[in-house]
Amino acid sequence: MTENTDEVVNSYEISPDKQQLTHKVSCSLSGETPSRKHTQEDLLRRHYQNIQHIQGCSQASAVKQIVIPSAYSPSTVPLDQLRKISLEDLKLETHHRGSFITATTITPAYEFSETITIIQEESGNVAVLILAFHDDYRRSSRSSLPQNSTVAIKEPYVQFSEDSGYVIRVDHPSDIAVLRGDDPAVSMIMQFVAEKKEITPLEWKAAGDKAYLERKYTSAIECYTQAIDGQVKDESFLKDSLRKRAFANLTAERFENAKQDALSSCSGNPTDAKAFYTAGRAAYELRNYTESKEYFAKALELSPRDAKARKDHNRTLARIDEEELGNYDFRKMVAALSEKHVHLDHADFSKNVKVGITEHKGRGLFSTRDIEAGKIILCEKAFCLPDCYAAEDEVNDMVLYNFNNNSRTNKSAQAAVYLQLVQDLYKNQHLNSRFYDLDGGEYVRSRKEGSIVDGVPIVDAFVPFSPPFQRNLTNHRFLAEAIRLKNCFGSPRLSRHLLKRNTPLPETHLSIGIWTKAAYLNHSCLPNCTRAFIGDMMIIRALYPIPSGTELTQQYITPDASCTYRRKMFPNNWDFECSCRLCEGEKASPDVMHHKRRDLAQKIKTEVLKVPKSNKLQPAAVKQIERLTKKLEDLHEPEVYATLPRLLLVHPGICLMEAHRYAKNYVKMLKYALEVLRNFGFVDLVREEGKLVLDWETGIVNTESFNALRIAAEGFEALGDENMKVQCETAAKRIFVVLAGCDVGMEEIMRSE
Ligand SMILES: C[S@@+](CC[C@H](N)C(=O)[O-])C[C@H]1O[C@@H](n2cnc3c(N)ncnc32)[C@H](O)[C@@H]1O
Repeated sequence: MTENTDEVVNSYEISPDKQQLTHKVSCSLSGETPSRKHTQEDLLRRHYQNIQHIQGCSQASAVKQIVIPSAYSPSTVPLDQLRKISLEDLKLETHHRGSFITATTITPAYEFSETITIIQEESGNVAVLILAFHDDYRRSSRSSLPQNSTVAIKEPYVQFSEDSGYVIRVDHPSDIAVLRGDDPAVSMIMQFVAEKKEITPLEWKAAGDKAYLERKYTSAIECYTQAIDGQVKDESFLKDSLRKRAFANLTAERFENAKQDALSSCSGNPTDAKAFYTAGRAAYELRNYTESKEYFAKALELSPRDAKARKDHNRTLARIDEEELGNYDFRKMVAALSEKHVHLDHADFSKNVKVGITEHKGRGLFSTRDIEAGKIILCEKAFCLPDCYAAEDEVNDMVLYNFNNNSRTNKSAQAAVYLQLVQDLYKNQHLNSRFYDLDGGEYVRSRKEGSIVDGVPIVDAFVPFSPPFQRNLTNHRFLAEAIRLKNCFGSPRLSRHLLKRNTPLPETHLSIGIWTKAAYLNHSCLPNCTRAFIGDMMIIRALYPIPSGTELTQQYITPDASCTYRRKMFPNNWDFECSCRLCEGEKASPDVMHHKRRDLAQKIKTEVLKVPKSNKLQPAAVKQIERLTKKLEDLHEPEVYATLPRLLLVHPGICLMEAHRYAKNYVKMLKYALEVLRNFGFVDLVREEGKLVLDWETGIVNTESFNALRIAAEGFEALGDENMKVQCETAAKRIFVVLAGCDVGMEEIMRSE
């Protein structure tokens, strides 16, 4: 926090540099008893001062600093197997394995970069507690840790703090159990415990109803559970409580439990319609559409006039159609997408792919049938995609620091996707295996990730490295982060927007997400399929005919990246060296030539950048760029590049194509449009008069090759060659569908300037 309100320093918003320094001090004091000279009054005064400070900060100046500290493993031991210890037993920089502490929160929580509160145990001792996992970064008004909550912290981790002597830090959501102080169930238990009274099942059920009305769904579930467990004889009471718990589970998004409860509440009479409806809704949310259809059908059998069940039944049939046949109503899908609504309600179509083992790239995705050019290979809903679209250079409200590899990212979307992942994995147990199966690089796993202890899934796990990896210890991140880094995709709201020649800036903004099926696709610089986005749906289509059993590949980075850049990026970001036809082919050119070309390309870029964006290139500048471009072309050895893309020539070509278009010099405009296509690898384009030959297996398909084809069509038209114009347009439309994901809006973009 940079802002200083009334000269008060917010001691909870420490800069990452200082945090790292404090961490060093903490490590040097490892195992020592912390200083306890800070009184309860001190801690409370500072806490309330910090709360006041953050409330006084303007939104615009507030930047959340999310820190991923040195990795450590979460507790995997059930609470009842841990020994209770006191705050007085805690030692610095120690993970108190085998133990737990319990205490009450005595202040409202400070909530910004981290959630911070003061806890007090029975003996009266107090301490600062930090929840660093961000209970719910999308949270609205509800505090994640209200005052008077009872907390149990498993195997607590203690760090040195200059401010308070020590702090207890919880990084894994599964390491803390919270009985919320604002919960009717908790208050009731506390009251009954105080009065030493027995709580009857009826009272539990009534408390459940109250909690439900107050939207305390977790609490309602707990109360109904107590009612159900305490009442075995009265069948109708039991069924009614189960039905209510089913609905509370559905509202709390615990879909598996909701389904089980709903089905268990059925008693074989017409009132079961509601239970089947709840089961249908839960199965729908779990994306088990065939099952969901059966439940809705049963609900309709019992209550044929139920309009809601009818509507949901029909909706489920549409999902089954998508899942089985890949039949998507893309027009509806695009229409449903608005600024605020990127999460669409659609099924995955994945029948054309399966995960298999490749020779050198670990696992990969393979086609299960012959796929025609342009057809859908995979259509997948995001596993996790924060609605957090921003420009590359936009000032963001979240910064993510990773102390394990000393990295820092200013992109809100990256921080948001990490935070959301941790939350989603915790809340949606049925999704865990899908995520944890993904490639996390060298991260050594405990194989306990996602398993359930104390009723909650263990999020993340970090195991000390075996000797061969020990030297790389500092290079490792928490598992969720390790998987995120290797498997995330940048995505626009709507890929079609990127195909406009002068796309308005907001439409180019990207968010970052995870698609767990597409994540098995390996990279090739000359891939056989490409992805597009409509909201959170990723649509992968074949670039050319793909026989059954073929490994499917896609581009990980921008398709026009130079050889020198690619050689750096792949090992750095994904730990591999690419061996595609282009990368292997370019090895035949010596490094010195690659560097010469790179430097000259940079020089051309500098020349281009000299001209302000709004101004057209003057003839002298065009001549100079043409001269340099020719020189760059000559630096490409024909024996190496005869059939390969020459990516460094692409951008000078685009620049010259645009300059001649502006000057209405159609001959030269066409020349450079065809050059752009050639340099993307579509070699030998016009082999015979009147015939455009595009070799889709050698050429790179992207927005620039799409635009080059459109401009080539324009050029042929201006020169009176209608036949070639039509062929270029047809090819551009073929590219449009794979790059936009569908043909919706194609004519408009084809006609646009
Ligand atoms: C998103 S994952 C792809 C699936 C992964 N192969 C797996 O087994 O789960 C990315 C990782 O796959 C491997 N990979 C992807 N493309 C590759 C390529 N062209 N050559 C070698 N390894 C590749 C790298 O290890 C990379 O970090």
